[in-house]
Amino acid sequence: MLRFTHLSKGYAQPDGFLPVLNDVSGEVARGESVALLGESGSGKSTLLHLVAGLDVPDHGTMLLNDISLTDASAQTWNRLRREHISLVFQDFHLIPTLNVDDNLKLQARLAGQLDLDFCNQLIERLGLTGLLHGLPGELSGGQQQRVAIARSLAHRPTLVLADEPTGNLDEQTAQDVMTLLIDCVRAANSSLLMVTHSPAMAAYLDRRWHLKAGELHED
Ligand SMILES: Nc1ncnc2c1ncn2[C@@H]1O[C@H](COP(=O)(O)OP(=O)(O)OP(=O)(O)O)[C@@H](O)[C@H]1O
Repeated sequence: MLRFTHLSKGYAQPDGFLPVLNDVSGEVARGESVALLGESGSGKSTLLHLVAGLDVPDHGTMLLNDISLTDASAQTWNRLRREHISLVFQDFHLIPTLNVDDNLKLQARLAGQLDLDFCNQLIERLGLTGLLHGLPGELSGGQQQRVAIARSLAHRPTLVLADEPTGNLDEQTAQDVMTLLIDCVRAANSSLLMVTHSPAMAAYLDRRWHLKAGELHED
């Protein structure tokens, strides 16, 4: 479970301080999926980065499974990112020199949580069986994102953070990938927080949050 309370974040810019998040609070239950919508510049990536530990809030608290993210040491963050938090990016971020099989097992191996039965289930669900021995560069965008989804879920993380995961895909492929992402997130019993510009993609998720003028509103 993820819970953040009274989070504020702003940036020093040449023309003064820019407040981006103003006292936002929210909660995502285990197994739940939440879309994060908002206009460009509204702070979607900022919020995702705070939860991923890529940036620090000015104020507020964040908890993941009762572990405080706000006071976490670098060592705790390393463990959280390896074992409990996965990231899925718009541009896949697969390792070009590793084959598909090694790419998709990488995070589970690093976490010491490789469950071959669950991996095989993901491979089948995501239609990757015939692709395991190829390199990422030989795959289409949709295929690469399916490998990235398998990699993010193979160790059943608590939380998957996705930043526009279908942003580089055509409309039909985006719909296919989104259906598979939701299906696999449910199979792993992970929670999903996904940034998107697309109301159509957000509709696949359980809940929708909107960021506007620094505030977070739910549909
Ligand atoms: N490191 C930074 N330093 C200064 N300003 C920043 C920094 N990161 C983000 N900002 C500013 O904070 C605001 C929110 O940015 P953010 O990337 O979170 O928005 P977003 O909703 O994800 O936008 P988009 O949909 O265009 O990706 C923007 O005005 C941006 O310029």
